[in-house]
Amino acid sequence: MSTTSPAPILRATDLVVGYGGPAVLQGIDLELTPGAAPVGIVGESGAGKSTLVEALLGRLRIREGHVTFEGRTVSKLSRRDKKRFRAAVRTVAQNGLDIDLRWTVERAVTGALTDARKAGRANGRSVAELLDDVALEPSFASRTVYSLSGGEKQRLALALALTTRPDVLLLDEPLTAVDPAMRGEIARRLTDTTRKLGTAVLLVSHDVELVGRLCPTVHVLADGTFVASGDLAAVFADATHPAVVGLAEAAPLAVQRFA
Ligand SMILES: Nc1ncnc2c1ncn2[C@@H]1O[C@H](COP(=O)(O)OP(=O)(O)OP(=O)(O)O)[C@@H](O)[C@H]1O
Repeated sequence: MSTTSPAPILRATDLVVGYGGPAVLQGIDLELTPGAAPVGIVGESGAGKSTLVEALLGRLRIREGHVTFEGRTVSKLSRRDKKRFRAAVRTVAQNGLDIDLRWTVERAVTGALTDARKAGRANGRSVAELLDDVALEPSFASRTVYSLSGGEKQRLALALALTTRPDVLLLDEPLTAVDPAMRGEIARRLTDTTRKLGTAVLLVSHDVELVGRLCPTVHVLADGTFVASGDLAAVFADATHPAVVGLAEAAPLAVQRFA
């Protein structure tokens, strides 16, 4: 009996991207597949992690190579497909909350769920379940967004991104304002939910330990390319590139855990 594995939904092939000067990314290949385990990206500040996320979202001009969504080049999507792409591929960045701060959390989530239903992408989860996905107590529903701490706002941004049952979630440092213990708990819940929803997750973070724990495949980005890829134990065991050595030196606890 033959089994067919799902095809990647978002794919970068031999990607070269820059901002006018020298290329920031060179020859990047990356595949994100619904139902597959989360993929992690780590790298020093300025390595090009956010640039990669922006390129995957179709927000940057591609110099060479392609980014494709369901096999079609993102920069050439029709208006209709672009709308689908925007609902299917969601991102949460460090300061990713773009809503009226006077709203209550409940209003924000209910509004997002209504929009998702209209777009035919409701995920069947209630406001309470979505808050629980990001470890926010039910009592947060009546709080105004304005009154939330930075970390709580980041958690709300994640809950809002989940409302559309995204096929792909691109997380660029999504939990920087959350303390490390809670970060692990939220990431665990988020991984459970995205697994249930079949959402492909890309996790970009400085927190090497967190990325290693959640992502069986981790890419180390340096000098615009992936200089090492694999599970973190293998990456550290075979640390020859200075960027990987530097990463290991900067995260001794992660090395201990994954060695
Ligand atoms: N809009 C822009 N215009 C010109 N150069 C940019 C722009 N955005 C980023 N860069 C440059 O591209 C390179 C990669 O930046 P990027 O933000 O992708 O790195 P990063 O790995 O996400 O860094 P960090 O971890 O500090 O967020 C850096 O040299 C940066 O200065």
